[in-house]
Amino acid sequence: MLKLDLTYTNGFLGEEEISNAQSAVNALHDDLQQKRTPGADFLGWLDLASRTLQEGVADILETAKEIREKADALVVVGIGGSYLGARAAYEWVKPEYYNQLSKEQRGGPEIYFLGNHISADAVSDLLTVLKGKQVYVNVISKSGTTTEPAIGFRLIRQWLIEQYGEQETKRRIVATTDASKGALRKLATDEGYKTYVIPDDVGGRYSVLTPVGLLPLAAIGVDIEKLLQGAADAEKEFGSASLSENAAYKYAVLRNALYRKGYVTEIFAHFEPALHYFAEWWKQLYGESEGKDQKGVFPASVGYTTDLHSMGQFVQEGYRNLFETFVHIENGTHNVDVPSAQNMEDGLEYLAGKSLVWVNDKARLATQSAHAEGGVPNVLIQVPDRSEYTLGQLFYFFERACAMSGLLMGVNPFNQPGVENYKTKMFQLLGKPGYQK
Ligand SMILES: O=P(O)(O)OC[C@H]1O[C@](O)(CO)[C@@H](O)[C@@H]1O
Repeated sequence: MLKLDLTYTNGFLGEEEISNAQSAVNALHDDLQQKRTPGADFLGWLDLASRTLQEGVADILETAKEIREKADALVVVGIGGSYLGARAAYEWVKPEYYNQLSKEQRGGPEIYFLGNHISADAVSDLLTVLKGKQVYVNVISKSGTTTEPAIGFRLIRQWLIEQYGEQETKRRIVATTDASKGALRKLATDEGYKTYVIPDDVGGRYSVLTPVGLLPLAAIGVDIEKLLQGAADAEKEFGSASLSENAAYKYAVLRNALYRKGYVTEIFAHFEPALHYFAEWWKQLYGESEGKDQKGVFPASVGYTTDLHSMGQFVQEGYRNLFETFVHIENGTHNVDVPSAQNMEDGLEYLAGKSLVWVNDKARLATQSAHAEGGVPNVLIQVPDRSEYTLGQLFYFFERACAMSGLLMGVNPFNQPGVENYKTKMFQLLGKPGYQK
């Protein structure tokens, strides 16, 4: 059960600043449900999880089983919404050093990501690590022409052909792409790759619960049915217009209210390295959805306590336009106690026998309190654990909140026209046909 705690917004926002938004929320909620919002063609995510559970995921599980049995390593090629959801879920659910565990301990292939950059060094390093392994590839791109994954896919496909030959390569590639259009769909049809469809009505950053996320996650043993169940239950939990019942809408209203008061940067803060890529997913979701028409809360992220020793100074005393959203996992998967060592002079003996979960939680409480005292309002979202079910719930919570937040701000939360500008200039510099100045 997800809990929203607004203790440290006291003094920054009055309760009425949230409740006054109820009538605006009612109208926008109605528009969402009736699919009348800007970008209404991209509302398929609203009930995606429950529909997918009804239809079943047998085909995805079968392909995933084959990959699990045959592959030493799975390379997932994609960028943005075709990348971050799977990476976020992998790092949330799986152990920190998953790839370094033995195959028996992992129970599935190692996982690597490609096509999310254009770095020659990173590509070469990956190919070095893959040498001698049985490699399968899941290439994910709705368009098939996004530069980074298109280059990444060319490279890994060429490498596969060199290792296994043309025919075997075709059996080792799974393409997740548009149902009928685009370069990747055409290639997959020509080459006979196994394919999965990215639905037309789900935009990239809302697509983690489509085959975009489900196939690679199932292949490494993430329980995708539990993930979907968490999100399907969240459809109900965050499906009401009422601000006193719907924590997602309350969070959306709150960040808009803070934004209007000049808190224009939101920092997603967590205390678990496993949440690093969840924060990256969250940044794309909110950045691409809200940052347009010269508006938007800038989404940033920190991993505490690490970043308390780098960014903590700024958050405590720097320019005051910040608010923080803490996501806290109540129960860790493991516990570790601080050992006793009488002869060490590190001043830590008072913590001997105390659990790290407890110490980390005290650090979180202290940080929330200190930052609020320093003028940084902060919100706490508590979730029970690192299970797939909880993660599914949290994905949906932030998606629902993001849609409402963008609509309250008066933008279309489902398009990303600004991403094209750098592409046009890059294509001019690269000399792409049709882009000469
Ligand atoms: O799946 P594609 O077409 O490769 O696009 C990947 C990503 O690129 C964007 O369109 C723009 O960066 C994102 O919205 C999307 O998630």
